[in-house]
Amino acid sequence: MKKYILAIDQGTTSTRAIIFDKKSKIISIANKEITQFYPKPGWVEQDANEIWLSVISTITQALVLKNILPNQIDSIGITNQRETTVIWDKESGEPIYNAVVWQSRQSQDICDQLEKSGYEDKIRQKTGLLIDPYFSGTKIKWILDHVKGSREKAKQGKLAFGTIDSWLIYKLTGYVHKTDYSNASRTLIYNIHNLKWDDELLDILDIPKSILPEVVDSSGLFGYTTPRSFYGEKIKITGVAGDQQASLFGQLCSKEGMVNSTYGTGCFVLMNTGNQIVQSKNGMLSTIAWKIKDQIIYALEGSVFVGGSSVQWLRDGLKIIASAAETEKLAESIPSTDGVYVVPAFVGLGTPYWDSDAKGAIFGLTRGTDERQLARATLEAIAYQVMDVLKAMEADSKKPIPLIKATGGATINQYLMQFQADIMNIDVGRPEIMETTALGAAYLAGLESGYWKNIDEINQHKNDDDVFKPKMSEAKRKQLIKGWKMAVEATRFFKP
Ligand SMILES: Nc1ncnc2c1ncn2[C@@H]1O[C@H](COP(=O)(O)OP(=O)(O)O)[C@@H](O)[C@H]1O
Ligand SMILES: O=P(O)(O)OC[C@H](O)CO
Repeated sequence: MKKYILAIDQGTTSTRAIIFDKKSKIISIANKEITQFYPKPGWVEQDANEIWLSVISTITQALVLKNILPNQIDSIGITNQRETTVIWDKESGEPIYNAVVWQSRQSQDICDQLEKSGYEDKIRQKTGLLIDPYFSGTKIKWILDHVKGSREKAKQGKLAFGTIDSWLIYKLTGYVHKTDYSNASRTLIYNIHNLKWDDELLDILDIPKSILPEVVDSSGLFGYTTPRSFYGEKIKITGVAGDQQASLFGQLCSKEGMVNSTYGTGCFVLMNTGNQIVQSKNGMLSTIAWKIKDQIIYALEGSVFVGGSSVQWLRDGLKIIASAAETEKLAESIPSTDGVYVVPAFVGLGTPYWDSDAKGAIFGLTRGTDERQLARATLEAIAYQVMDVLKAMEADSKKPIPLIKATGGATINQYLMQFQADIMNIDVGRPEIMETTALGAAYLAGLESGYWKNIDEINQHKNDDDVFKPKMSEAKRKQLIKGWKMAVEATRFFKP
């Protein structure tokens, strides 16, 4: 009987269930969008039960679509939108509040308080992160502060906290409460040096330790599906990682210095820094990429909050395009933006600026500006933001980056990929299989279960990348970057 690996990719906008074969080829795929709730300006929430049901329904669809039986699944890998926080009742399995999504700013006041109390250096030193509502710790505190009676219940050991991986493991296994090292490192309460939940930070945030999951290897045994959750089958879950780390693994960036950049809703750039924690002096995050047996791999990360979603803004907000794909034709229909720059700081700016008050701006408008310049400038802004991250990364790692691997929905755009290569003066490789995040989770699962022998076997399945090579003159590059820097500066200055 032919066996497969099932990867669950639970992303911010959608859940995907993907079935891979031994040659790492996609055999079946199913997708389901997730409802986003915006209860107040800046808040983003999701229904954790809807997320769970989307996982069940996409698994079912992916199996049925290609007549694959549940017992043909060798093992399961899970990858997830990171930082998004769920707290549930251990007995009933019911969430006590909506899932608070990574973008949500509802714990800003708690962050302001932490900053005022002077905890910035301590938090950075212990966790590799910055004080920002982005990370789980202040979201947990917010839920415990706002849901009546929850802190007492938590202290009695009746509640469980998890990022989405933990939530799904709990539901699939019926009781297992675990997470992996990559997800734990996004919580603001995990010490990435001694690999322990940090008592001092837990104390500062008033989070009872009893609600935390056990942290285990990214490629390891997390538990077995219950017959109820998986059509009567007991299938092992053997791979778990946050989606950006899973993408780094799926792109086989297993050597120190290798860089992967995802171009989805936001853009996330991760560099494998081997077993070293590189403490950034340039606004980057230090994080755990994965842990497999006695090998722990760290990464430097830069997070751009608005990437492909700026293209959605052109479509749904300004309504100057009908589909994201149109931006490519529009951009290529003119020789330049005529000096137009878009700075899509719609939810502030992430790495390297971490400016939460910044608002978006457009510069260089003339009477002749139309959708062509705006589309081109919006695509270029995605590449400029990734460039800013890469420059910060080079400064921290003290090494030039000769090549990045690119993945995610927006990489389909040829103009964007070529401009990225041009503006950074580096090669940009785009893989044939775009679902590298799910592939990473599948690899983690299949390596532990013995489906694949080792990384060398997986490496043989590597597809050739499309490589975009820089073509722009040095003079033009310098001139364009100068304009971008002025635009960002002016955007940050504009705080009436
Ligand atoms: N042809 C295109 N050109 C530019 N951006 C695109 C194109 N197609 C899709 N996108 C963008 O890619 C994003 C979706 O990518 P995806 O990797 O699925 O995101 P996520 O994993 O964050 O949900 C959307 O923001 C969309 O606007
Ligand atoms: O689900 P994505 O692809 O938007 O990724 C979200 C990131 O994990 C947030 O840190």
